[in-house]
Amino acid sequence: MSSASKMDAAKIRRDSLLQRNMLLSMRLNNSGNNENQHIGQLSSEMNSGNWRKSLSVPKKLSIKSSRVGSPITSKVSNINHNHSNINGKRYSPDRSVSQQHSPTLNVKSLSLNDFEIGKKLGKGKFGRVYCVRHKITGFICAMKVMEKQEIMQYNVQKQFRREVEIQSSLNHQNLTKLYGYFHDEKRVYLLMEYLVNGELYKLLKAKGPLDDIFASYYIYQMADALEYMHQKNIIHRDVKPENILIGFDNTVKLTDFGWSIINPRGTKRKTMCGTLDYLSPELIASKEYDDKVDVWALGVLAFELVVNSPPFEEDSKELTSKRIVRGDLKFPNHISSDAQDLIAKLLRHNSKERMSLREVKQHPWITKNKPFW
Ligand SMILES: Nc1ncnc2c1ncn2[C@@H]1O[C@H](COP(=O)(O)OP(=O)(O)OP(=O)(O)O)[C@@H](O)[C@H]1O
Repeated sequence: MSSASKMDAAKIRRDSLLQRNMLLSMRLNNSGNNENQHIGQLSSEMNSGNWRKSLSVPKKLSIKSSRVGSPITSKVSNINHNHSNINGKRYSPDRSVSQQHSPTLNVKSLSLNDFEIGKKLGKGKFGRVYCVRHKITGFICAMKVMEKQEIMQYNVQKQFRREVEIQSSLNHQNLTKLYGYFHDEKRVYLLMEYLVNGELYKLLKAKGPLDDIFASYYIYQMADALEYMHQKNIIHRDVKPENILIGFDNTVKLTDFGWSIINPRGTKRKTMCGTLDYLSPELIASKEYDDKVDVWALGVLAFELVVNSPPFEEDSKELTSKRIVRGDLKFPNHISSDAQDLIAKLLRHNSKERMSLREVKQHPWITKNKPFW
C-alpha cells in the first residue's frame, strides 16, 4: 500500500472511531425535558389489550452491534454533533458499540422503567422517537412512542399492525430493524435500531448534492434493500430521502414501512400512496401497479442525490404530475454520463422496461465507483 493510501486508511479508521466514540459519550438525562419527564412518570404496568392481538413480532430481542469497517471518508461524520449534547449520565467509555454484549431480552416483559430516556430524535405523524438506553445491558436503541388514543382516533390500528408485522419480518443490513414492542395503558413503544446520523434528507439539505462516490454507494445499498423486500413480495411504496436513515460508516437504512404492502407475485395494486415527487406515472394515472413503483422511486432518489432536487419538481402539484406522466427528464450538464444512463433506465415510463434492481447493482456507475467506497 502506498504511504498516501495508508494515510487515507488511517483517516477513515479515525473518522469511524470518532463516530463510534460520539455515540458512546452520549449523555442521557430526563431533567430539563418536560416531554421526557412526562414519559418517565408513566405507569409501566402492562395490560393485555388488543395491541398484542395478531401481531407476530419476535419474542426475543436479540441486539447485535453495528457493522464495523469503514468505506468512504465520512462526509456525514460531522453532522451529528447534536447527538452528543445530551446532559446526564455518560456511558462507559471503554465499551464500544461493537463490543457491547448482545443481550437477549424478552421484549414482552420490558417496560418503560427498564430504559433511560434520552434525546428526542424526531416526531412523526403518530408519535415521537427518542434515543434510549436499556438500563441493565446498556444497549442503546431508538424508541418510538405512540399514543393509543391517537392511533384509535385516526383509525389506523390496521395500518399500524401491518407496519409492525412487515418491519419485524425483515432482516437486512439496509433496512431499519424493529426489535419488538411493548405497551402500557396509554402508549405503545416500538424498539428500533438507532441510526446515529439521522435522515438522508437532512444531509442533502445541509451538504447536497452528493458526489458520485457517495451517491452510488447509497443507491447500491437501497437497491439491495429493495431487491430483498421484493423477493419477499413486499413493496415499500414510500422511498424518499426522509425515509432513509444514516448509520455508521455511511450505511443507509430504509425506514417507515407505513405504506409497505405484501403483494404476491403477479398481482397488481391500485391504492394511491406515496409522495408526489417520487410517484411513478402508473401511480399518478391511478393504474394498476407492482413493485416497479419502488424502482422508479429509486431513480428519482438517484437524481435527487446528484442534482439536489427531484427530477420533475415544479411550482404546482399539477405541473409536477404532468411532467412525470410526460417523462420530461432533463439533466444538468455536470451530471456524469454513467449517472444519467442509470437514472434514465430507472425512470422508464413503461414499468416493464425499467432496469431490474440486480442490474442496478452491476451498472457501470456503481462498479466504477465501488473501489472508492
Ligand atoms: N431508528 C431511528 N434512529 C434514529 N432516528 C430515528 C429513527 N426512527 C426515527 N427517527 C427520527 O425520528 C423522526 C420521526 O420518525 P417517525 O418514524 O415517527 O416519523 P416519520 O417517518 O418521520 O414520519 P411519519 O410518521 O409521518 O411517517 C424521523 O424523521 C427521524 O429523524
